[in-house]
Amino acid sequence: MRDVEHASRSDHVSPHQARAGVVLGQGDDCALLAPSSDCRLAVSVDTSLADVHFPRDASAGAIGHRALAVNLSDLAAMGARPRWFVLALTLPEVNEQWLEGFARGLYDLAHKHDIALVGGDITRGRELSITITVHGDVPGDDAITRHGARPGDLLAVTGTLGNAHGGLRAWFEGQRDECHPLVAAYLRPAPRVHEAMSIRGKVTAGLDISDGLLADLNHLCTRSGVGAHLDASAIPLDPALVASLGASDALEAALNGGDDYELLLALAPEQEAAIREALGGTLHVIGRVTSESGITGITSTGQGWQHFQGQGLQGQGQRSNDHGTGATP
Ligand SMILES: Nc1ncnc2c1ncn2[C@@H]1O[C@H](COP(=O)(O)OP(=O)(O)OP(=O)(O)O)[C@@H](O)[C@H]1O
Ligand SMILES: Cc1ncc(C[n+]2csc(CCOP(=O)(O)O)c2C)c(N)n1
Ligand SMILES: [Mg+2]
Repeated sequence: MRDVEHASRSDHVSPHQARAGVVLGQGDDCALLAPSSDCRLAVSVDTSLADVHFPRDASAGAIGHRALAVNLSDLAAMGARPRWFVLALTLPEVNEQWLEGFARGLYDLAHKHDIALVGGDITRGRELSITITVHGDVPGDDAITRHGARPGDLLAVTGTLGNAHGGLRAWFEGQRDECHPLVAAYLRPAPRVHEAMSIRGKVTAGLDISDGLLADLNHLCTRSGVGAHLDASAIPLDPALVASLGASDALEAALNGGDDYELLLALAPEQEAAIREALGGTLHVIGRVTSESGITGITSTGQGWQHFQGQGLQGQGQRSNDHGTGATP
């Protein structure tokens, strides 16, 4: 931890000690934090592993950015305002230059979303592993949850889907330009924190898409006790993705690729205009919530990302034909 702290202090990035709600930051056995009295605390943890979540030869800055971004995306999923995070780092070796790049990627995103590093842990281990716990707050009962979707609601997503999977494929085909738009979508996802905060209270349910649209829609449907009908032609695809993969693989990437970190939302039709006004052109209606369980309207048999289904560095792009989503034509 001291090394990350040191790296962060040694250049343009400043540590996040004297921040709102931080009674005591790094340096003692625990951080002491003062949550807002009128808010619920939102807490989530996510681990990022080399060659499971990011390629080990990605830049240190991208690895730092991505590890925090996927956690911020879980706060966004709930409509929470980012407040504090702790960082547990396992490194095979200490490399000052790598740590400075990592800290810069991490802190640049932390600054952007006004979230403070308040503690952590650093250990030596065989594989590079980053575990971040984020804390956010949500006023009253305004948190966006997975369980509120009702039959008749519209289903919508922010942004386009599948780009990150296109970037992952491009990376494994040798594309090493981290500014390449698809590779950037994979390595430097932009969590929808502000968008989510602007629509909490207006949607009935929501979550962030990490495992793939169908898998995460399935989570939302299961928790809400509903089904879904999707309009395949309405699923937003970036022309750059279609150009790279072709129309059919681009749609498959959007349905099952994962790593998008966009929001999937359920909303009452009468809220669409207000939500569209808050989110602008990023909102795309892709279907509706049904009372019958299962997902219809889509022929894909993929089931998104599953850690224990032989995926990973070698198996990326492979998809099982087991019907985890219950998707039917
Ligand atoms: N090992 C665990 N112990 C306790 N709860 C867990 C564990 N793993 C997952 N959960 C809980 O199960 C729920 C779903 O977890 P999951 O990891 O699928 O969330 P997610 O947001 O879809 O994934 P991610 O953010 O990792 O992409 C969460 O509420 C999470 O806290
Ligand atoms: C090198 C490499 N190979 C494959 C993938 C794809 N991938 C890994 S985990 C995951 C779901 C979210 O993870 P979690 O549920 O652990 O938060 C996805 C889509 C990747 N990102 N990097
Ligand atoms: Mg999530």
